[in-house]
Amino acid sequence: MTIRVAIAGARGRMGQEAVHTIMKNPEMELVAVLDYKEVGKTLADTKLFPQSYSTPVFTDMVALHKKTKPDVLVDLTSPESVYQHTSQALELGIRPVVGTTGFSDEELEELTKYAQTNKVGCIIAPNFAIGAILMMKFAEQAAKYLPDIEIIEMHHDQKLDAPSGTAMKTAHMISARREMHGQGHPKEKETMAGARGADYDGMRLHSVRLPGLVAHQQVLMGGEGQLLTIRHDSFNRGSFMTGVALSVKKVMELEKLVYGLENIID
Ligand SMILES: NC(=O)C1=CN([C@@H]2O[C@H](COP(=O)(O)OP(=O)(O)OC[C@H]3O[C@@H](n4cnc5c(N)ncnc54)[C@H](O)[C@@H]3O)[C@@H](O)[C@H]2O)C=CC1
Ligand SMILES: O=C(O)C1=N[C@H](C(=O)O)C[C@H](O)C1
Repeated sequence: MTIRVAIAGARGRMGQEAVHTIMKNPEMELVAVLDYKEVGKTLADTKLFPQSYSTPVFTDMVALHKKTKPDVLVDLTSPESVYQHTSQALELGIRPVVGTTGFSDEELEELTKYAQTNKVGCIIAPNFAIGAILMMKFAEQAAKYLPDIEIIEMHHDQKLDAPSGTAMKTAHMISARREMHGQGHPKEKETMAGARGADYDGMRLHSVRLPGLVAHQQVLMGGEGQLLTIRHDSFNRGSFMTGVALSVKKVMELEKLVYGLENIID
């Protein structure tokens, strides 16, 4: 069976890569894209894609659903729109595969309950790159032995959210494994606000934004006389595409929400 896929955010950095990925996949068909403004009737009209890309563009998910009946919605938009897109897709019975970051813990909880109650598959993947998933898993394992941890994430300067979804997910995974743990000197004091970064259960998260970067993260784990650095670099957005295609296939087998690709890879 061919999987009918819709993409929200198709004109973006990730969205454009995802369009080509789905177009090239013989098991999938790109049946629609969702935009928030009129950009033409088809993908080709946006001038970002070849003339042969005749996929229709919609600005309303209900109309998109009615006309094209997608199985899956891949969301690569922005932190402001992702919650609304995901909940609307779930209500319509379209399985969301979400790469967009910026969910609050409460939103994740609500979507998890909704997907479970209504038995609709959903994948929320803060990072689709296999190397990044391994970085998170290795850091989670190492935290048992080296619980003093600081995370430094580094991204291009057009990124809207900080800390990154990957840094949040890494902290979340580590936190579930280690005891509540104070770090640094108990009397330490910031003489400039933000100098010690964000605090996630005692772990410090630092966000770097610079032109030239794509997506990079280091997990620093310190112990007596030693430092373990676990680092991952995405040098281009092709690094995320195997994970996008895998998620589109896997979500078809799910009847609940899965948060993080570490839960679906063997
Ligand atoms: N999970 C992962 O592996 C990755 C996730 N991301 C995340 O994906 C998201 C998109 O990243 P980029 O492609 O770099 O951003 P971008 O800004 O290049 O693209 C976002 C696109 O979404 C469109 N958009 C915004 N609001 C919309 C709405 N309401 N409806 C439809 N389209 C809308 C914009 O017009 C734009 O074309 C970000 O949240 C980013 O953090 C980025 C890279 C990898
Ligand atoms: O905005 C990005 O570019 C990325 N966003 C995701 C995140 O917030 O972790 C994934 C990757 O780091 C690229």
